[in-house]
Amino acid sequence: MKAEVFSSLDLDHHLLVHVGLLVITILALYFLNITWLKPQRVRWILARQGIRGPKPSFLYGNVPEMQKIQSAATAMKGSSSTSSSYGDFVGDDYTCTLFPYFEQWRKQYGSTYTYSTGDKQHLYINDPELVKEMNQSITLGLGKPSYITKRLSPLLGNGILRSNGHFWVHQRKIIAPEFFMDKVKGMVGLMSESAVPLLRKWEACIESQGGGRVEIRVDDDLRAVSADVISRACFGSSYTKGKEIFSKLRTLQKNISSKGMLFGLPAFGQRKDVKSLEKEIDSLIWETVCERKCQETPLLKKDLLQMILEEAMDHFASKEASRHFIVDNCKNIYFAGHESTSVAASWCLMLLALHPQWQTYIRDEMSEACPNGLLDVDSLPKLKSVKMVIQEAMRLFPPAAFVSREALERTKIGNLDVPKGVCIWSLIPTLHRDPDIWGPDAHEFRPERFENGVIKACKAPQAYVPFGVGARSCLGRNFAMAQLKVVISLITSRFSFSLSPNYRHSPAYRMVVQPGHDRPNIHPVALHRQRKDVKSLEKEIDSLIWETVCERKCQETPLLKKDLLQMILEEAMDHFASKEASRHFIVKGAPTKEKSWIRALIVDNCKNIYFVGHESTSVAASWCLMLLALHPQWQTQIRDEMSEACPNGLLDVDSLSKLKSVKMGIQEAMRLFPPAVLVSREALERTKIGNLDVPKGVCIWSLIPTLHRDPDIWGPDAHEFRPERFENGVIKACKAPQAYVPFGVGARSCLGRNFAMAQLKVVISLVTSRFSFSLSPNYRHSPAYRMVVQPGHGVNILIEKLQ
Ligand code: HEM
Repeated sequence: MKAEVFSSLDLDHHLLVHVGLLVITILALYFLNITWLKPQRVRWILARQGIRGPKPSFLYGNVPEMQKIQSAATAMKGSSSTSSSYGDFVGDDYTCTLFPYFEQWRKQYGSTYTYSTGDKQHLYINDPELVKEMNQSITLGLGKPSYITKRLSPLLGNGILRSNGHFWVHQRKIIAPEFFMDKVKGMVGLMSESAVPLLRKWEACIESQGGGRVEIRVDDDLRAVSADVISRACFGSSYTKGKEIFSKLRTLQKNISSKGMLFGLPAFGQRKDVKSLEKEIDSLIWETVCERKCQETPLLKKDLLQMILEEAMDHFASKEASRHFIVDNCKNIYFAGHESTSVAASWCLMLLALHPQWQTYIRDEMSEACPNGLLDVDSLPKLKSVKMVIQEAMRLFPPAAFVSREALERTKIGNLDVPKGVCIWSLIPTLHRDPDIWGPDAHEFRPERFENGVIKACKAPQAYVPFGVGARSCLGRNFAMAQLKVVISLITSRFSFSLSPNYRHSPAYRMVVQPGHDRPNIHPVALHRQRKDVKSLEKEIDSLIWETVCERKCQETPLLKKDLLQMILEEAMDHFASKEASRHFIVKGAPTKEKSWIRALIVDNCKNIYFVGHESTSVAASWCLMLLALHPQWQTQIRDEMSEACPNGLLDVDSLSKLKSVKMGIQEAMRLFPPAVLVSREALERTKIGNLDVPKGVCIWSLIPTLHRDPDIWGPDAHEFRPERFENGVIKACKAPQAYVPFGVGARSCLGRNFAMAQLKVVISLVTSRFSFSLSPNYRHSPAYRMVVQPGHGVNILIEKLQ
């Protein structure tokens, strides 16, 4: 019995040893196969076709050599970094520092060669014909390299940019129509609008420093414009909402885009924060999507998000799959849509800063194509110089560095037989700077080469691929070109600029090739504003208003509600001498001499209303917020009142009258800082004012702030913010209510008083009920007189969202 037990244990033991050995052998063979035999077989197939390359080492292929070449190139760059004189760096072939191994091997083995990164075999191609064949291939057997897709998965998931096969076809079908030219044309206005904050910011920056030359770092501002355009055009949300998503995507992009990614090396470290960032971004996007889904009113215009949502609902049974589809594609468009375009815009400005004559060409063309300074869809095609500049900037500094594919099955590219699993790389900057294709000036900035299109610009137009070509070419090409034209021409027509001496040229690869060195002041462009003279500005404003009026007159359907412009128009028409002239006016605009005064009547009144309507009210709101920031107890009071008067947080006409504290706050702010500071009259004839006999021609001035802060009228606390003084109206607030004149009094008093008060109540109470705020230490108190008295350096507050 004992012997039997022993022998059965022995048997088990032997069996285990054998199975173990077998498993180890199979694993070893498998490992040998994937790390050595398979790449060896692939290399052999390529070698048979005359394709050579550096000899790989066991396990890591050519990675150690790549790292060695890279370190040598970095060290060399370090030792020669100061030698470039002004602008010479444009000619430097930065691929030699960014991807020196590719350059070295290209020189050694020709334009097509193979190399290995361990278990991955790669094919580098830079022959324009072969690149064309690859780009134009329509087989699903060529896709995006899957090992890179895996590395980028936290950033891009399985969205359109990285997916392959039928899933990619499906996504392209949904997304492509959103970027067709007719859709893009409809977005030009929005693109201009998104550029306005940047123009204003730079103008304010120049003004605050005395109007001269200032240094500006352009990258972040350009990125904000791109982000705003993409948010509004594709997702119907504002940049403010997407801001967090963009900044997190950018951090994520920085964390995962390393050179190791190209080598196919596993990523060590970082994973934890990458994972948590990915989660944060996904939930942020999902929140935005859910908010959108909850909107009760259907959207008038379907945007990209709407299409993605509908598709997800139709095609995915499980909620999880549908969520992935939505979130991944949003991430893809957020990323593709803002990063490359803003980087391209930065390079354009850098090159224009070095070439002021091209700024002048763009400016001249702008003033011809859009005399009123406003871009529209019709003027865009007329802007030839800006298009040529963008094309040339994207030739010298293409944001996307590579076109890459993986042979998902054995595939033919031209005559080349590519084994399954091979990754194919083509370096765009090398194609774009090849003197054999572009001539001896290939490294120079010469936009004129594009005067007659890409075909005439070089010997092999298929080598110009800033947006790729063929089935997987950039979907956003028209969108990006339109946006770049809008942004670059608006900036160039308003500013002249040169490169700051602080600029350090160091293109960096972070999935796109961008100006390197994030901080400080590495890619600034010093700008000084071209001051437009008052006359030409006046002309521009007048024609803008007139255009708006004419557009309105051309609307065929009558307006449902009469607004102010309608009243002014009708009044103008009543004053025509003949009915015929009036009819003519309605249909075509008045052709007679009456036209000039009718036009003046309309334009001048529109200007008046535009001016008084927005300037004084917004300045009053700024002062209110500044004072409330200093007096949090009044914020609390307003908040309490709001939650009582409008428990659902929405204001209507009935609740407005219940908001006593906000009214008192506004009244007190307008006492201490009345936007209008002067009441002025001229005696157009000899006039009596009280007992005073005022001769004709005398101008009379009364300084409102002096009246408003007189201790004899307001008491010893006249200079303090004490809204409670208005608790029982103006009459009880002071000894001489006639001295409280923020809106003037009498026949010429402010017509918009009720309008302004209602607007102020709405704005201040909505802001205060949603945020708590205090004054930033950066606030500089300096009331400035610019027809209204406003905070000279703006109002900076520190703001916090309330739960
Ligand atoms: C200057 C700006 C831009 C540049 C230089 C650029 C460049 C590129 C390049 C080189 C590709 C890959 C082509 C290939 O692999 O063959 C690509 C793909 C793509 N781009 Fe752009 N792009 C820009 C702007 C945009 C914008 C604004 C959007 C959308 C809003 C966008 C959406 C896409 C999409 C969805 C793809 C993937 C297409 C596919 O795989 O089917 N891009 N882009």
